[in-house]
Amino acid sequence: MFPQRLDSPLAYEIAKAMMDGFNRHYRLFRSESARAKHRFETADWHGQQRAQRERIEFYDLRVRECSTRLEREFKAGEQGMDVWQQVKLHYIGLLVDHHQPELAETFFNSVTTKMLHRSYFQNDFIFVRPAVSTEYIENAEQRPTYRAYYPTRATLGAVLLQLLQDFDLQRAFADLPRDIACVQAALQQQLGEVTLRANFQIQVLSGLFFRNKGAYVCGKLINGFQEHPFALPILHDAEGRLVIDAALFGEDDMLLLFSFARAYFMVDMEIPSAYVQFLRSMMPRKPRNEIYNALGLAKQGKTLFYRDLLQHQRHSSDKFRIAPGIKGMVMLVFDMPSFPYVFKLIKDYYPPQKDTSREQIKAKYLLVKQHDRVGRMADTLEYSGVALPRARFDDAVIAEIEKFAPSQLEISDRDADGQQEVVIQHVYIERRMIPLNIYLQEAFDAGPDDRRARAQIERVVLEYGNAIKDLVAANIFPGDMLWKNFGVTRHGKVVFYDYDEIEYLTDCNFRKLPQPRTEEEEMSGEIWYKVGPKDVFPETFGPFLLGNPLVREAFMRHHAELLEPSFWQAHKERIQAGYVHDVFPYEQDKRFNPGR
Ligand SMILES: Nc1ncnc2c1ncn2[C@@H]1O[C@H](COP(=O)(O)OP(=O)(O)OP(=O)(O)O)[C@@H](O)[C@H]1O
Repeated sequence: MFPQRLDSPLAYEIAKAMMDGFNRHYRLFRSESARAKHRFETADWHGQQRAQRERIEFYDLRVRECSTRLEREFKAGEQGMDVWQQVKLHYIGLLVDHHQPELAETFFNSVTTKMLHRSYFQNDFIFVRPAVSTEYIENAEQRPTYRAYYPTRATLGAVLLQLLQDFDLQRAFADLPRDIACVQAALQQQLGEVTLRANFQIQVLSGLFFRNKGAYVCGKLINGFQEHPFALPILHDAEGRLVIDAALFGEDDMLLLFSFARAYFMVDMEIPSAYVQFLRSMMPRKPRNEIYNALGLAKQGKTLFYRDLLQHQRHSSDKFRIAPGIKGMVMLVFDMPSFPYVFKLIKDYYPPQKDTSREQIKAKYLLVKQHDRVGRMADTLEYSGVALPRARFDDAVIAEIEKFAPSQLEISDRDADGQQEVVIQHVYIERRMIPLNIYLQEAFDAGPDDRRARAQIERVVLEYGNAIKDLVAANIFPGDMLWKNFGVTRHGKVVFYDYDEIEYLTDCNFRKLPQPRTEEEEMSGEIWYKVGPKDVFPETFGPFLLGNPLVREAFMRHHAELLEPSFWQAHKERIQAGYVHDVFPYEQDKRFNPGR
């Protein structure tokens, strides 16, 4: 297989053009991310959201651009295997000393799979695993990946001040010494009365993390063998001056900040793998694919996820099964018990009350991907042509797909290794959660006298209402608010995952139920009033949601306003007036001054 000689000048030209294509992509991606700082400084919130949305499209545009060029200039798709093998080797050569080799390899995979027929590139041409290491890549630029500061207890305040000033934010703080004093107190509390060791230091990533109306300093405090990850959110106060809003500590706070249910950060990074490595040291349990995703490098996230999935298959023996819970009407959902994700296919057939189509459902999922997910909507990875071993499927799953989504299924020995494979045309993959109906049922089963179960119901109903309120503030009407459409995460957060009926709040009409005018209307079991396609009657939510008395009691105590049309209408009007809501990826009690 390995070519003995690199004797094709054309192969070099193709590799070079491919590399130019990637470099252009990363340059554009990076400068868009870098501009987030200016948008933050000038409070351009709509611009920030637009850029977050548009940046998602960059990758596919550049892949298309590059394959068109390769086709036009080199007829690359028609070249033989010998040329393509040399292209790959030249490309590897060009990656030596490159600062984003792992992303460039993925770009190579995207372009080649787009240009070459599947049977042609079976794993010989693409990078099935990295060929070039990302370890110890150094930055020749002025700005290193992270900066280290060496305070003593006496100089901690002054050092923190310097650390903040080094970010060179072009907007005044309301009172930086006041904020620094709060951070200092929080750091000291975190450290406790321990002896400061020789290596005592603070390391911070040199790029700020921007998202929505916030900027975040991310770093860690190191003392001896102890490491304390932290993040400092910087916001604008009511007068538009900067404030440090909180000091977040520990892996759990970081995981909430970097959650899969939030929009991607904008960070100006020369060496993304070094950022990932640093962030991984702050959150050792978070898979690298999710960290790449959180940084907006979604394609790399997808690549790594797929490699993780294949590796998991090799080191496990359980089977894909129908996901626990109430089956979806439009989505067919399966999972593998040992793997914490679910796989969701759009069905070919759904009941008549679901007046939708594959295209419309895909558009809703895309809407969610591009929207700020405010910690309340699960992110999805979208794949086409996923091949999984047939032997690893329960027959019930195959029967279900054959019945409801036959257009999505092919069973064949595609890679000619003697094993049957299930090839799924199109699938969304997302983090598995505990469906809220199952979570509640477990508490109901424990009985009303069980204090823990009652507390569990109270907490999760409160969380459920908060989830809806966060979605509302972000201009999302979930459509179908039944318990089964929400999941509970490892951190006890309630997250929405059923997107087929989602709408922008600003597109909905929130109406009061009309009063019946005649006895006939009053007694009618049917809906006697006219209902437009975007009409919503919040007063009707109760009967669907609040059958259980414990649930009802908790809901009415915390969230009765969700049953009032005026609540929804007021939010709609605020959003229409251009207001961009603050989203806090941490609890209010973590804020230094919640009233600010
Ligand atoms: N992320 C997830 N984690 C765990 N279970 C999930 C997840 N997503 C979906 N499920 C399970 O699959 C079922 C169907 O999923 P989903 O609600 O997305 O489908 P749907 O067809 O849109 O539903 P509906 O019929 O309400 O429109 C859920 O009720 C739940 O039991």
